[in-house]
Amino acid sequence: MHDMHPTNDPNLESFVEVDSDSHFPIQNLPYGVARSKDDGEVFICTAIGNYVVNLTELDATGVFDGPELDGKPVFRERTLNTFMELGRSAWAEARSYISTLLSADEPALRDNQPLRERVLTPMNEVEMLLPVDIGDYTDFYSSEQHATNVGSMFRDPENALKPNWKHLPVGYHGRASSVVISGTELHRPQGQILPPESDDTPIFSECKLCDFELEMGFLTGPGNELGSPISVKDAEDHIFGLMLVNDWSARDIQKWEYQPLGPFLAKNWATSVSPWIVTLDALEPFRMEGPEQDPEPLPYLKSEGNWTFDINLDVFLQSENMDQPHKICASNAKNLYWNIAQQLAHHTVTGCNVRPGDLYASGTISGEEKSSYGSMLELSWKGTDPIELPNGESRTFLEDGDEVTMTGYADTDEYRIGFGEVKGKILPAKELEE
Ligand SMILES: O=C(O)/C=C/C(=O)CC(=O)CC(=O)O
Ligand SMILES: [Ca+2]
Ligand SMILES: [Mg+2]
Repeated sequence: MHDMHPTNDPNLESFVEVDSDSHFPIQNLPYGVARSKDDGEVFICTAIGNYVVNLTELDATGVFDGPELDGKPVFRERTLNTFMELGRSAWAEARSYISTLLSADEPALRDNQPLRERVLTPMNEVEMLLPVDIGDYTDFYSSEQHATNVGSMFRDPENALKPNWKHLPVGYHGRASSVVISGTELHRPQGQILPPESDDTPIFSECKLCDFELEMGFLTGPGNELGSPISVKDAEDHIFGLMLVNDWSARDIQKWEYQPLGPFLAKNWATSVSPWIVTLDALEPFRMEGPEQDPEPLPYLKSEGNWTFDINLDVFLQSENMDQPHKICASNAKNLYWNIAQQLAHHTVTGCNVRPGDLYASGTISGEEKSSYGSMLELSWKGTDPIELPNGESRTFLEDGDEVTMTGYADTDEYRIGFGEVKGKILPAKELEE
């Protein structure tokens, strides 16, 4: 089903120098939106080595003149939504043009000094913005280890997974308005929590059990009409790419509010995403067979092809008293039971329509080892087993001033396809006005 495309050729090189551990070799070509720190210009871009490549500027020179993109100024916008709506053949055409333009043996950009200066900007001279106007955000719960851990802690260790869990990808509708770009600082949320001595009378308080969740998200392209489900088989045509997601969570607010309808305020205060969307095309070499699914899913959820991705995912924590981030979790996207094709098919099977730029997060991605648990809740086992930091501090949940950084990358012997990082810092709660 998936031929090796020349844009993934490990021997392909760019005229722009790329370090061997860079997340952005010519085989990646992720999409983002940047703002120049110099003149404030906002533009759609890709990344190569330590540079962003201004696609808005390139588009204006008329280089995107193939059958899918000609006459469609999709790169002259401030978000990627219109480009995402065009669909897979347009995405492939753009990737192939950009790959050629950046390759070492193509003179068009390489030898045009004035154009190169307009198009290539060092990453430290731009600020990355939210690349997509996200209309809807859904969060799944698709890691078996995570669901088992949380079910054991919050409910019953003997029946950690609810009876539905292996029959459908459980999820909830999240809050798109508070999806923020990496680097956004967040105030600790406040709300109703139960004091330790009470089972049924809440107090108003700042969140004391503030947490992150290590997740990957996918974004949809064209989308479907209301009433017309997207099948597992057609998912490929609708999934534009993946990004890193941190689904910040207030565990004490969650524990009191979530029954019977699921997370509400515990998770609506912020969800942070990485600036780069890595395309399915770039991830092609990292697709692998998924876990065996037993019981066998119903026919509409039966997966075809390889939809599991081998992507290393790391989480780092840095307190205000530390001078560098410390790794507290090493997981992998392959630790997901339900895959993104199944998630999309399930989401739309009722006829629910999805739109270009909608975001679907995987759910916390925990592996079997304790060191691969994707949240503080699990790493500190509900606060009973603190995480020791190298400067002598310890943590059960996040404290004010803590900064969480997640990174993700897939490796071959020849190159690395990375997502960059998603970072966020917890600031003290805001005082409520009387
Ligand atoms: O099982 C629960 O009660 C709660 C689970 C979560 O908080 C996880 C959630 O948001 C979905 C996920 O990230 O896997
Ligand atoms: Ca989550
Ligand atoms: Mg959230």
